[in-house]
Amino acid sequence: MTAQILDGKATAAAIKSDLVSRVEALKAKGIHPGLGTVLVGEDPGSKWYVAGKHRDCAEVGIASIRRDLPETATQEEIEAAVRELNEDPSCTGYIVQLPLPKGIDANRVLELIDPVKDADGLHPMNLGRLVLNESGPLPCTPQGVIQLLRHHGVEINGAHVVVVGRGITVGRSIGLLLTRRSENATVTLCHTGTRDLPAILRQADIIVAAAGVRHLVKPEDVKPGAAVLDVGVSRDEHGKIAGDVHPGVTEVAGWVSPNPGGVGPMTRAQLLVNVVEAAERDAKAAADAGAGHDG
Ligand SMILES: Nc1nc2c(c(=O)[nH]1)N[C@@H](CN(C=O)c1ccc(C(=O)N[C@@H](CCC(=O)O)C(=O)O)cc1)CN2
Repeated sequence: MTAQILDGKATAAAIKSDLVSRVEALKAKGIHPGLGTVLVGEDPGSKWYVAGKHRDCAEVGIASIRRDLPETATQEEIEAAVRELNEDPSCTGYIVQLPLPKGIDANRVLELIDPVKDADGLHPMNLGRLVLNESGPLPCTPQGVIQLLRHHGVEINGAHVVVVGRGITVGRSIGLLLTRRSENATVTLCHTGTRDLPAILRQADIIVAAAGVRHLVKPEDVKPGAAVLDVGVSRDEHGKIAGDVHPGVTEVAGWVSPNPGGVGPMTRAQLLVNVVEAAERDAKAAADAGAGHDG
């Protein structure tokens, strides 16, 4: 068997194309969405991802605002950049690129983001909304994974999804999304402390590998026909990138997301969706308030 490809590039392009007209409609109502980014330091991966986010904004007509700080930035300087974006009316949503340099308290920074402008869905209030199943911005990579599966017609309803990795951007929240009634999956969250990971992986209908460990998921760990999503990225000592999924998995799985070209572009597309949806919520609130005055 050779797996079918979960094409994140093409799916993200379709999402972005839909957003162009929604952004135009917002602008016609006088609402101009603007995405801000806070990037601290010189990590080549983070710089690349942030540059990609600004390219995406240009593609769909969203304004973009950058706050780039040096590796030596202090907690106070990073928090000041966050406060500035909270106050900036041209910035309707923003993200703080993770990870932050060692010694910086990332949770304190995330907690300072105005929850209304939280384009990543990582503010504790928005994570709480997710727990309560209330509407709000959704964490970009988890929602990107779901959209990628849906777009390709992979059955999530009733599926056993095994997630590997417990990081804040993927592992911690993806189970909350996948176990909503609308998705109806059963989720097992594995991590470095999990005993006999291969035995658990072999039970999965869908694997989400987000551990950042090169080729962690091997062909013999995959049930024939399963869908395997490669989220993790690691670099060797020469800077060469590898995913969490061994290339041989394509011979066993039913579906595989390439890396690059799979979940990464979907993460970026979902960020734009969050910015546009927040602006649409604003537009609706303004319209409702106007109707209230008239009546
Ligand atoms: N504040 C956040 N920080 C981080 C997040 C996040 O969702 N919010 N996720 C990751 C990084 N990330 C987004 O920021 C991200 C990762 C990968 C890609 C992407 O498009 N990758 C390309 C390959 C690019 C390359 O060659 O390196 C692909 O997969 O095709 C976009 C965004 C951690 N930080």
